Amino acid sequence: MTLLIVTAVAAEAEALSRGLPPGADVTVAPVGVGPAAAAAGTARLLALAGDRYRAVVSAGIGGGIGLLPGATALATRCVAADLGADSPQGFLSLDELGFGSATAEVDAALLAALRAALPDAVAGEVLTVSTVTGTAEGTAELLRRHPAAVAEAMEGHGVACAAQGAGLPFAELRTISNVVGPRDRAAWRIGDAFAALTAAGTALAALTL
Ligand SMILES: O=C(O)c1cccc(C(=O)CC[C@H]2O[C@@H](n3cnc4c(=O)[nH]cnc43)[C@H](O)[C@@H]2O)c1
Repeated sequence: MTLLIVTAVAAEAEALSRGLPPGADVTVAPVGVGPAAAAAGTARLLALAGDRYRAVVSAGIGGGIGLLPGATALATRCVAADLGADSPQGFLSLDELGFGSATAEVDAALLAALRAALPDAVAGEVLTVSTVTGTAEGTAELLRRHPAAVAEAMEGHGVACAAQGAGLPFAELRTISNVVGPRDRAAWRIGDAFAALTAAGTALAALTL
């Protein structure tokens, strides 16, 4: 059975695929930017595939929280950080509103296999946001609400919902292209993040699940 790796954009899928050895039992597919596109795209792939896939990994570049460009983060859980309600008293999460949980757990066995395959990767919470954090105030608020976060990206929670809806193990991997903080596009190190994605592709292809 095949491992499904979903990325947001084609360039991420290509970087990851460069690390795959010939004949790797892995499908890499771009499904779109943001949690809604990622959930819909992943759910569509899973529905079309019958029982072909054994696990789903959301992978791509991301913003580092305490991690520098080129580093690799593995999610211990995915938190939909902006899913909730604003209020004069501050942000209220889905949990606080009583509508369920904004946290998607990752599969413990899949995470353990990823940690063994990528020993330099840092494990921690990965946040899913619909808007890239880009101010000092926004960053401070995010860190206050999520002190255990190591990275921010835009798809993980959506992919998790699709994978878990299909009853498949889920994990998220992010290679760091930029530091979360006041927006400075010129400081993004896409090449470093893509090189780490290529190395992650090699490690993912060797997983035995
Ligand atoms: O500009 C480029 O050359 C380029 C090449 C490939 C991909 C991109 C993207 O911007 C991909 C969007 C993707 O990146 C994730 N991401 C990266 N950094 C952050 C961040 O600080 N906060 C949230 N998301 C981030 C995200 O998952 C997007 O889907 C550009």
